[in-house]
Amino acid sequence: MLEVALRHRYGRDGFALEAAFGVAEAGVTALFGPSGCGKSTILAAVAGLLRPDSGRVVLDGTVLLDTARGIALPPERRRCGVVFQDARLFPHLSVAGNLRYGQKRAPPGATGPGFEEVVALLGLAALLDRRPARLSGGERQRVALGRALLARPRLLLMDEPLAALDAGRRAEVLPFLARLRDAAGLPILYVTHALEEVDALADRLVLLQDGRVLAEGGVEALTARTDLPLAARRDAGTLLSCQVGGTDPGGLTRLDFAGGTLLSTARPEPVGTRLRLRIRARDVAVATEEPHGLSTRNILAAEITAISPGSGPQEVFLQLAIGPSKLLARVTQDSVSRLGLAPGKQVWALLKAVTFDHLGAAR
Ligand SMILES: Nc1ncnc2c1ncn2[C@@H]1O[C@H](COP(=O)(O)OP(=O)(O)OP(=O)(O)O)[C@@H](O)[C@H]1O
Repeated sequence: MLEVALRHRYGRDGFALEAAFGVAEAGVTALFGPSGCGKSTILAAVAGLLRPDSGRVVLDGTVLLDTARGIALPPERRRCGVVFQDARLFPHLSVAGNLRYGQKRAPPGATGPGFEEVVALLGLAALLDRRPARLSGGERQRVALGRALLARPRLLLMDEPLAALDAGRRAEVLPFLARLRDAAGLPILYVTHALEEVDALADRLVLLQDGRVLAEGGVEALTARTDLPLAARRDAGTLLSCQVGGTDPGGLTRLDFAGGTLLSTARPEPVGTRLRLRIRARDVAVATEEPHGLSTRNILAAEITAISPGSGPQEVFLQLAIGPSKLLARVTQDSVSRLGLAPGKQVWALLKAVTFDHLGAAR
């Protein structure tokens, strides 16, 4: 359990932060928001690298910072493992040497995964003798993650750990981050402005804007809201947890979710694999009668639960319930009038099988 409440201003007229949020359990809490909204400032204050004007940070009952009581533990006593954009490895030490450095920083008696376990978790066995200069950017980040984990922290802080990597390397490191999240059993505060990282990793979101917390909560619930800046993005949509159910006779992958099944052209994964899909609102259409003779493979019975303004003057969001699952559909105001769409109305939600390209591993 992490509780954070911070106030800080850079200079007399500079950026002002006033943010409070809680991180209840193990798993990834993403601090998400546009550039300059205060994400890194928060992380630095939690790590002890920045002394805020006032605030309180409590981790599992240990007060790390309480300006009212004059408490500010130095970074090395906070038991926070920090991973930055650049790996910051020691260039003169091998991968094994860098990992051992982390291990030496673990306080006596602290529990956590051992050297071999971390090496296996992050796929570092073949790299142990190499110096950082001979590693790719993605490999360096994996070593940095390992070094942070071996210091047996109680909290992992990650400041855009994938931002310096190209798309290929990001895709290579993401699954390792997901494995670390599942294996470490630690709360992870993860700063990012990349939605694909939120989709793949985050359990909870703290949405920031101009130094304030706009909303916090479970990532699936927040992506279904239409009153947040998330809804204004072109890729706005809900996240849906699914499980691979097999392959249909036409060769499409069956993805079972609470409320139904979707067919997808996404590459087949073993049956039982848990995935998280981003169903973009602009990819969802609705029909008031069950359509026939359509190429669209996914035609799901749904109920309209809410209609709210969209990001453009002609657009609205329909919130759709398919069993216990929620989807958003972005449609025109004209369609709402023409089809008589209203909350409570039964409709058919239409999703093409080729639309699901954001497949993140779910828990
Ligand atoms: N040392 C500093 N002195 C003055 N202003 C600063 C300082 N550090 C950051 N700022 C300002 O504070 C604001 C928040 O910065 P911060 O780095 O926390 O944002 P961020 O959300 O992490 O941004 P990004 O996604 O671009 O990294 C920005 O407007 C930034 O210019």
